[in-house]
Amino acid sequence: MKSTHHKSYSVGLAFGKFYPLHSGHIFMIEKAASQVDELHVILGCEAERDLKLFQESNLPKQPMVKDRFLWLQETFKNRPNIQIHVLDEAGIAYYPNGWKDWSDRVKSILKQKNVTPTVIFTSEPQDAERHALYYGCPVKLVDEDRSFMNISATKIRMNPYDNWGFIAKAARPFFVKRICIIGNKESGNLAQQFANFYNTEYISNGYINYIQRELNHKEHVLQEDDYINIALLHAQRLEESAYRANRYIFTDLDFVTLQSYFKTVFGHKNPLIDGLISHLSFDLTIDLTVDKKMSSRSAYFDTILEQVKSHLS
Ligand SMILES: NC(=O)c1ccc[n+]([C@@H]2O[C@H](COP(=O)([O-])OP(=O)(O)OC[C@H]3O[C@@H](n4cnc5c(N)ncnc54)[C@H](O)[C@@H]3O)[C@@H](O)[C@H]2O)c1
Repeated sequence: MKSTHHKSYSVGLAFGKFYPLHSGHIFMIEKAASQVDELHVILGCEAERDLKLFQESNLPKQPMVKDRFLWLQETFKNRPNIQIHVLDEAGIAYYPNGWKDWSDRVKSILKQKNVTPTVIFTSEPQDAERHALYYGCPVKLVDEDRSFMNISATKIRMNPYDNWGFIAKAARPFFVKRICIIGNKESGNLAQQFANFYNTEYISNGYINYIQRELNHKEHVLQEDDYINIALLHAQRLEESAYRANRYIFTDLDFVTLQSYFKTVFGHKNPLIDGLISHLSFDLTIDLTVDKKMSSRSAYFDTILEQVKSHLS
């Protein structure tokens, strides 16, 4: 039977700092999106408050507005009824003291985009009344006791690596630690071993092996272009693996080492490799060729394990 009921077009609003974006936020947004024709997600930012959140956290570096925006964009890139907007909250009294000014500012950016909300989503029951008052539309609560995704951004900021599974996939590369263990012939392939038991990604040094093999047999057979290709390929592998990694990525080639090979062969530095040194910096590089020779393979293993462990706290 054909329905005669006409359903009006619904426009939802959801808010957050997403500092950082986690699966509880994503659930809230997806659950909201499933109930409306279009959902607008407002990313609230305020420079001083955001810096303070970072200073009081155990995050390894500060997520900037652009990072938080890109995490949302990437997560919802194939969700056409979800749109992300950035709201600068500068000059407005902090939550919950500036509610009217804050909602006026939200409404003014929505007006510029011709968006009129018909329903507000939040998981904060204490906010429902004021949202309803200032936006003049109903408020729907999503998983207010957080029983489905028992996580908060505060918990992640305090303990990002113990809460890794909740961090949005799109945000993980920001937090991944890159660890390079160089020159471990006598000690086994430690980078591979560590990747194994940390249940994470190992990026092999196949290209640096190639360089060494070629240079040992036929000196200077590789051209500058070959090094650039090696560097770019290694960078690409590191970047791709960051989405799959479980907290760490292990490898046995970093760009400082590649640059030093380059300099030995060509007598000058390569600017592209310099760019990669700063763009893909390493959290820990252990060079066993310069470290004092240890007595046994197990001594290498134990010493390096201590260093790696200290990098997740
Ligand atoms: N100045 C003011 O008076 C005022 C008033 C209201 C709101 N605001 C602004 O609005 C924004 C509100 O952000 P927030 O602090 O709520 O952001 P948040 O990033 O902590 O959370 C975003 C949303 O996700 C929900 N959520 C979090 N964890 C969840 C989980 N595990 N399961 C389901 N849902 C979950 C939250 O309840 C919230 O609705 C801030 O920018 C704030 O400044 C300001």
